[in-house]
Amino acid sequence: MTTPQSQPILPRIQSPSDLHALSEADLGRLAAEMREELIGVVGRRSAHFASNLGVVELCLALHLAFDFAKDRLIWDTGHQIYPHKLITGRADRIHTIRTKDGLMGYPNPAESPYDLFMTGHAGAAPSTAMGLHAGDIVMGRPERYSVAVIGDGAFPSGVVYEALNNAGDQAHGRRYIIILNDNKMSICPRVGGIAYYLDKARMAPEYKRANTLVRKVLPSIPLVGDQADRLLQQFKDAVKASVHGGMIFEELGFTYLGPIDGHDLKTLNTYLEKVKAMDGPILLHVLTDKGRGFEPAERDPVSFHAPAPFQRCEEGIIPLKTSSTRAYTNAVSEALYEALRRDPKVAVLTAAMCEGNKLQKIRDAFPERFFDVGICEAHAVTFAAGMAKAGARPVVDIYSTFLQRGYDHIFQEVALQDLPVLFCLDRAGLVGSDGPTHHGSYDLAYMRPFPNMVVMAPGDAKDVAPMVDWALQHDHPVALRYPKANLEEVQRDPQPIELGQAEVLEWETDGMLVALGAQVPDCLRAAERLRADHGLRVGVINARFAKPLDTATIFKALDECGFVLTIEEGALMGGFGSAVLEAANDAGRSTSHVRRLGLPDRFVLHAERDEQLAEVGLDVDGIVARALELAQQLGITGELGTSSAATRSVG
Ligand SMILES: Cc1ncc(C[n+]2csc(CCOP(=O)(O)OP(=O)(O)O)c2C)c(N)n1
Ligand SMILES: CC(=O)[C@@H](O)[C@H](O)COP(=O)(O)O
Ligand SMILES: [Mg+2]
Repeated sequence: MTTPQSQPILPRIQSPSDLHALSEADLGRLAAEMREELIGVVGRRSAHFASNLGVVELCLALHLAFDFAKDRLIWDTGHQIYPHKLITGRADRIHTIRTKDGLMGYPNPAESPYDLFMTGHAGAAPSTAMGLHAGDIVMGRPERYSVAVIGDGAFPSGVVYEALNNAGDQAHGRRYIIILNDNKMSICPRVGGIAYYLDKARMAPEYKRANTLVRKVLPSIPLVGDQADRLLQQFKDAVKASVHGGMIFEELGFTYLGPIDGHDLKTLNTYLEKVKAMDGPILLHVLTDKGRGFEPAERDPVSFHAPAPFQRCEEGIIPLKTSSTRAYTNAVSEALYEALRRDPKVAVLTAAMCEGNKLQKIRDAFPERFFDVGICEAHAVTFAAGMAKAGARPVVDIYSTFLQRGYDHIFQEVALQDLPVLFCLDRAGLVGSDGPTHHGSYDLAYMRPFPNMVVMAPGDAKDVAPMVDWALQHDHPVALRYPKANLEEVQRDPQPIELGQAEVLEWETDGMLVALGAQVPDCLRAAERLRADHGLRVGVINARFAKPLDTATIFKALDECGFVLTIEEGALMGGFGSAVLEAANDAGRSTSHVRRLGLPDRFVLHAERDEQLAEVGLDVDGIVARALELAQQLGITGELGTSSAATRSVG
């Protein structure tokens, strides 16, 4: 029975089991209503969009074919989770997605039993789904299906091939299913050999049609004996060898099905029922359109991957918020552009984040020295090591959190070999609405211990280009970290960048704020507040280097100042403050008046970046409060203060 047009369907879907009561026409209408909801989300805030539009039918078909109240479903990367959230009882809260205390923009087990992992990093789903199936078998539940949905952009990730390899010879593949969601896009158009292979696989339907045509035409050709059969077989072998999409997967022990239309519910249901009846491991190749159902996003899925908020209008869309501010990412990209122009040895690598790293201009101007390796961070690091060994100056421009994928290669192929690779760790620190899967929390802790590695961070806009230039002439590995933050500028004639040298902005002796990275301007504001409102004379040091540490300057502060507060937008464990405590302790200096401000040992959930900074006390109010608390604990009331250079203004 079909629902009257006047009655919306989506509000009736409180769980996937409600889908079974819908007619075919209702399901079509439900898909349209879900797309309307997705458009409503991006009418309010920046959110993932085109990817979600592309999986509406696939999501419905999966929940119709399987019972994920017991079967297992993992959405790789997880940015395309919104349709799944809409039909698993969260439609009424979808408007809160990516906001403080709202739904997360990725799967979140705390929200629903239908979300099994808080995913966010591409490529892991085939492994986690396989582990779930193996675990279910161990736990006596072999009948449960385990389904991983992975995009064609994520598919080249190395960990995927570890899973494919394992599936090929393990008994736990019987109900293990990979759905390859092929929309020809990563964030940019997908790259690499797998992309070409999948393109050929797309031709498989053409192959079938050609095959049918040849069979029709052959009888009319005067052939004798078995010439017709031999000719047909030769045709099939020739064409199959070039277009058969699933060969690679079949060779690895999978049953390959597809490619099929990922927007046709009937076809999806037919194939999913077929898949359920077969023994796995199975790979179902599904063709979808990124941005499906919203013409501007279909036309430009790159811009609509995670667009700024917009409203629809007759002509198309009206952007609601055009930010003209420049971010650290802009400044780094501009500095790299100049370095590429100046030095033919410089090359820039990205792992499928050309847009996020704002490298489009570099890509277009220096195509022979720009390398997008796809979502293959470990490869990017090792590839860069090879380039450095050959005498080039490679720059690995990868978000702090994604670079964690290359951890061992940073040690093994770069640091241990002492090769001059510059790591630009973008999004180092709190990233705002992407939340804990994307915060760049750990790079100070994971880079500092590596031999030969220099670890540095610009304190403001004036530091960025000089640091990039300095790093590119330093013949050893360098990690340059910077946040997803707008640039600020401290009005001064900045000290030149010198290895292991901090920059003293103000010297005072009631206390000292020693900041590594983008909190420097807020430290100046806090010092001003402490002086004006509390009579405390507190100085500010722009640390610039976490390794090597400027022990001379920092020990002077330890010796002369009532308290020392280190500030960093990174995990406290193993971070910059730890480096100060370690160095002071090793030098036999007292650290009873030293405290650290940074990211706590818990997850900072999704919210706006400003809200996150306030939550962890890394905004001006937080720095002031911590300094006052410290002064009070140590009985520092302001008499210690001596005059010093005038306060610097922050532009
Ligand atoms: C390890 C890792 N590197 C990079 C990213 C950034 N990223 C998020 S989605 C995406 C593209 C994913 O493409 P695909 O898997 O095809 O999904 P689609 O958006 O096309 O549905 C990238 C590069 C990530 N999430 N994880
Ligand atoms: C899903 C994913 O990982 C990317 O789309 C990420 O959300 C991009 O982050 P930025 O928006 O900070 O570039
Ligand atoms: Mg894709």
